[in-house]
Amino acid sequence: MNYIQVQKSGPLKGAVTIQGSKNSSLALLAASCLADSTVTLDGIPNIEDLRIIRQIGMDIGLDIVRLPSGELFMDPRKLHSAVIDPGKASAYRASYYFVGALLAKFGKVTVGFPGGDDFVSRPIDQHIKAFRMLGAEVTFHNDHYVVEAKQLRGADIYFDMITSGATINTMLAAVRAKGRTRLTNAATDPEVVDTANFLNMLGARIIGAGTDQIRIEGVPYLGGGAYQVIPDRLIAGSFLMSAGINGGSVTVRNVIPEHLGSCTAKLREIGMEIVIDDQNITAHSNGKLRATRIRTGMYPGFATDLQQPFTALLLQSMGKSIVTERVYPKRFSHVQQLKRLGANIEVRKESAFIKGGVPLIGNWVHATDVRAGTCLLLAGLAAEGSTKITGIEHIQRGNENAIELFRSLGARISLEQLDEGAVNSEIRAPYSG
Ligand SMILES: CC(=O)N[C@H]1[C@@H](OP(=O)(O)OP(=O)(O)OC[C@H]2O[C@@H](n3ccc(=O)[nH]c3=O)[C@H](O)[C@@H]2O)O[C@H](CO)[C@@H](O)[C@@H]1O
Ligand SMILES: C=C(OP(=O)(O)O)C(=O)O
Repeated sequence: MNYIQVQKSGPLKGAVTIQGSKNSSLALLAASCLADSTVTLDGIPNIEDLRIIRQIGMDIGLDIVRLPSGELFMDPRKLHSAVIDPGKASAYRASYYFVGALLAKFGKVTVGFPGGDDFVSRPIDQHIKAFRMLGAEVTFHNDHYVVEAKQLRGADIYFDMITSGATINTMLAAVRAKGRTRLTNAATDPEVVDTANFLNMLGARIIGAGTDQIRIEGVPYLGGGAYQVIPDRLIAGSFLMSAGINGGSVTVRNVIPEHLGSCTAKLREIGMEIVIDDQNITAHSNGKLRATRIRTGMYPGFATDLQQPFTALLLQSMGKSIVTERVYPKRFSHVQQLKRLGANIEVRKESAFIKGGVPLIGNWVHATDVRAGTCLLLAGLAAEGSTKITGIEHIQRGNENAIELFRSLGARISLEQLDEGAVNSEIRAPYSG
């Protein structure tokens, strides 16, 4: 079994180039099925979720080839099936985008329920509501659901809450529907805008992405083309936070600073210096951080995905901090693991109460989801001795080369293997909470 070992490190210093956005890539890869010609995507990270999408691609006739240049070449002209294997669909979250992307071409899509990070409740009712309003019938079965529509028709759709996933999925379905679709209370996330820009590049007619009102005029045909995915704002944010852990200086390159507005604002609030220069952001820390409060929210609010790494930073910030999670109120499974390192942190309802400045001591911990993994990794940099993180498949689901990048900044971090014989006694505890 592999685990990541992190040892107490000095200040992180240096620069890292940020990978393409995981969440955008997952949407663009499925969206490529809508094209009637070949598509080349630049910047798609080599992550575990992509490996699963390639397997799905092989099943349904979507060729996906990594070119020597690093770009992904996709040929949707030989698509022959819209049946997505339930096991593969449930191995990651964004498999639901195959519904929106395949429905117009096939009239019927069969797909397993979405997997991905488990925050106790991640409903897809808004996706289903939107498909039904576009004229589809949806039926639920044991391990999959089926969405059918002979002809998708444009509709006025109001989302009951702001959801990036349902906004993107509905755009995908509406692009080739007959007539006009209007989305109200749409998500304004950069990943929504990126998907709309990509679809428009193929010939779609989407207006207003980035606002809460999106209009889509259905078109009968979409061409192909080349497109570059946006940088991963969530990974960029985590690296900026890493500069604060032991008082260092980290530059993230290839970012869109506007996408990180709420993150950089909070880093300044706790006492870090942030310098923005074109597509780069540098975070400096003198090691003295102040406590704060954060409340997550949909974009442009403080991203729920950055809440967990930020919590690691707040453990190093003097005073009492409060983290309130409004997007996924139960996204706190990292807290139990931080306590194993000695953190003074308690969850009550949808908030974590943190007393910063308490020394951390390395231990075995388990990453339950992708950002919990980043949180533990950051906490491990501050903890005395060594922190050993299991569940690294979650980290690999979203991060390309995390270990190498942290090491290039001076982190003492390595991938290790545990003999099967030693697995039992040493690491059982992190799982039992
Ligand atoms: C693959 C991907 O892009 N994942 C991201 C995406 O997840 P995902 O697309 O699943 O998240 P959404 O933006 O849809 O969810 C936002 C909120 O809406 C709720 N909701 C959503 C859909 C629905 O049908 N019903 C409903 O109630 C969710 O429970 C949550 O409270 O956005 C989240 C919120 O920014 C991020 O944490 C995830 O990293
Ligand atoms: C929640 C996340 O991923 P997913 O939606 O793919 O589970 C995440 O990226 O933090």
